[in-house]
Amino acid sequence: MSSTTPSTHFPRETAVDVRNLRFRYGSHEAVKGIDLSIARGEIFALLGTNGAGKTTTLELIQGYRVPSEGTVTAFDLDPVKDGRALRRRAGFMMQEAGLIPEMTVRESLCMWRDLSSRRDDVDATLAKVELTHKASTRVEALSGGERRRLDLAMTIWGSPELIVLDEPTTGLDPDSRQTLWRLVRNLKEQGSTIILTTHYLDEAQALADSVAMMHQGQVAVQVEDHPAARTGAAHHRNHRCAHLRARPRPLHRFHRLPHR
Ligand SMILES: Nc1ncnc2c1ncn2[C@@H]1O[C@H](COP(=O)(O)OP(=O)(O)OP(=O)(O)O)[C@@H](O)[C@H]1O
Repeated sequence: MSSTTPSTHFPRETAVDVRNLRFRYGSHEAVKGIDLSIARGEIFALLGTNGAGKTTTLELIQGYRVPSEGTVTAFDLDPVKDGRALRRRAGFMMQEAGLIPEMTVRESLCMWRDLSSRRDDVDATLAKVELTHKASTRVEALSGGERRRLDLAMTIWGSPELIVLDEPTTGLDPDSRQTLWRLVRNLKEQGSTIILTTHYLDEAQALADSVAMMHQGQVAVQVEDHPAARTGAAHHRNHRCAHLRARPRPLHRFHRLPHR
């Protein structure tokens, strides 16, 4: 079942379009024919429990996996065939970042700069993720939240138009989550389109303009953009997910919805 609230007041420019997307790991179908439409400039949350298919969907959007069926386009590019062109415009933060424990924060970002085809400034990027004061600290001495912010620094290097974050706040304490949320909102204000996955309904409510809830490879519920979200006006921010807040439901309630 899919319940969609269509937008009628503003034109909706699509950044990422997913049609009848399916993916099988051998005989196990992890993504079972999903449709998603993600607007430019919005924060889109893909919500769901462990094993729902969120990471697989992100990997398909990034072109790391080839769909078994269906299509993905990002900025009208095919993520598999046009992977290089897409990577110039997109930053991806997966659950594990592969940072080198002995390197400092600055060294890590300098190494990233040398590997990246995108140009940016190390100090400015550290400032964006609020890690300037940790520039000389070794990665192994960072807190979980600080590590995640260093991951984010690499992801946003060169100000990509599309930012994909796989569970950016899982395992973080409330303060670290709030900091991450603030940074994600800043990235949206600067014009990026953001797709994130989360297990937390409160995170989707706090951050997202649009939400899709996945369960066992299907989209069980989808709530599209509140029209006010696209104006960029600060005074509208609290109303973005008004339709979600009006009927707050714990995550487990959604799991009882029938599948398509
Ligand atoms: N490499 C793989 N080989 C086989 N099955 C896999 C593989 N990766 C994921 N799966 C399976 O596919 C399904 C979807 O996994 P996926 O990681 O996409 O879910 P998820 O919603 O991201 O979960 P989590 O919240 O735990 O990260 C799960 O049943 C998982 O066991």
